[in-house]
Amino acid sequence: MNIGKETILELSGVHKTFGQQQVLNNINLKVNKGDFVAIVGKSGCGKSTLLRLIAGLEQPSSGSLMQKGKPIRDKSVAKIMFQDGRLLPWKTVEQNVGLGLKKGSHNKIHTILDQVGLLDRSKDWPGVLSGGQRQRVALARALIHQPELLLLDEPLGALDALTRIEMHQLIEDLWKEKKFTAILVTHDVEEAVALANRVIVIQNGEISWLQTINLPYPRQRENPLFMKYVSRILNFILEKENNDSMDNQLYSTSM
Ligand SMILES: Nc1ncnc2c1ncn2[C@@H]1O[C@H](COP(=O)(O)OP(=O)(O)OP(=O)(O)O)[C@@H](O)[C@H]1O
Repeated sequence: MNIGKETILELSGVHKTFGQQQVLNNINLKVNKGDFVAIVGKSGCGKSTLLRLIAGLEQPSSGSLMQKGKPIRDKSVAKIMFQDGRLLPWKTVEQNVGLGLKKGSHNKIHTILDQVGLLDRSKDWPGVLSGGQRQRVALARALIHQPELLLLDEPLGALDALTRIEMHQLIEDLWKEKKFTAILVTHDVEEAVALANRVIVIQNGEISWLQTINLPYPRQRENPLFMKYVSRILNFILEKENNDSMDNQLYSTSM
């Protein structure tokens, strides 16, 4: 898989401990340019810690994390988006999106707001927006910097099911158009299968399963193969079956 593609992220032998607690154990992972990787696993298994390490917000206890061949701590090419969006309530939508940009970036701000469907809300305060609209603003704020790597930490976790599906389509469209690499942490296996070309399962701080999703975009939830991927990954997380029983033709694990 992905032979000849540029590696944008490489983790080798990464461990992370907090005090006495070992949270991540020997994580080895290569992500290629343009990949959409989803990280799933039970609550507390270490998903967000892994994403925070990739963002450079935490340092590993040991092991190496490289982005485009350079240590992440030197300069991260990633932008991260969180579940709560983290908008500043005293700034308008366009001011939030333009944070950190130089004056005169209006066109850029309005272009990205248009792309997320919120151009007409640019003068509004975050407090008057719905949860889904706030996450669209957060997405615009991350993407305006044209990150090569977009890190999504449960960005849709607080949204209702219909809004989530709309957001999946938006994220997919922007991923195709802007060609960034994405890493998504989610509790929702269906969301992972809807968006990712590779799904990583973490159990007890280790990568226990890697699933390539061989389905074309946009993914059709009613496709029996889609549901098969979802139930196999769920069963694996819930430890109902081990990876020896996986059908490797359908569920290839190539990295
Ligand atoms: N800064 C920290 N200090 C101490 N312990 C931490 C810290 N950050 C995370 N942990 C611990 O690391 C473990 C993994 O946390 P993490 O947030 O990575 O899990 P998660 O898989 O993202 O969980 P969830 O799905 O519930 O968000 C937890 O036991 C948590 O308490």
